Amino acid sequence: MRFEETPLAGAYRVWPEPLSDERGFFARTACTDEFAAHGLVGQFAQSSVSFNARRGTVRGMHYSVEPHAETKLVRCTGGAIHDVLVDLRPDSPSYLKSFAATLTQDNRCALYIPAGFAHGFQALTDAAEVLYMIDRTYVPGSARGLRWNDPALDVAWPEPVTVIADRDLAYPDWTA
Ligand SMILES: Cc1cn([C@H]2C[C@H](O)[C@@H](COP(=O)(O)OP(=O)(O)O[C@H]3O[C@@H](C)C(=O)[C@@H](O)[C@H]3O)O2)c(=O)[nH]c1=O
Repeated sequence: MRFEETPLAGAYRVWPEPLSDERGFFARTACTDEFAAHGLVGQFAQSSVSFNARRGTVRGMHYSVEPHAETKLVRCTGGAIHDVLVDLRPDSPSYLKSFAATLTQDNRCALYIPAGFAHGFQALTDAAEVLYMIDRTYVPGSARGLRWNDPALDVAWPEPVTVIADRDLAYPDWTA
């Protein structure tokens, strides 16, 4: 795997390095040792899939608070998404900065999202499927959100929003 730094401290693009032969290829997508060698969490307690029927669907921005703050590895296994991170760690040099990447079934790029970041995405195709690996079990009471169009964020969404949960529309403006 190739770990590519993003402008947000501790967040990475993780690229598979395919080993090809006449059958196709084989590529590692997660590895405890390789992640540890980069100082990253590499053990995952849960894996979940998110299916998004309609292009333009937005989910997020979501985060979880301690002691249940999640580290996530996110990839797109069907179609394409615009994936967005926001650093919510007050002591971070990239506090409140955002980063976005296009993840597709073809580029197979993953985003490594440390605890303390908000995460969301917009489906760029119908039937966009997202695969999560998460380092700890889900605790609903620890889930929090940031509104997709919060004025405190410098997040630009590439397409009109077609579908979004009422809960995601209702988050109040971010206050530090
Ligand atoms: C996130 C999650 C949800 N659920 C349940 C709760 C609910 O009944 C149903 C749908 O949950 P949500 O509406 O929260 O799903 P969703 O809005 O897709 O939530 C996800 O959004 C993206 C942006 C993330 O980063 C994820 O970590 C997660 O927060 O699934 C679980 O059982 N386990 C989980 O880990």
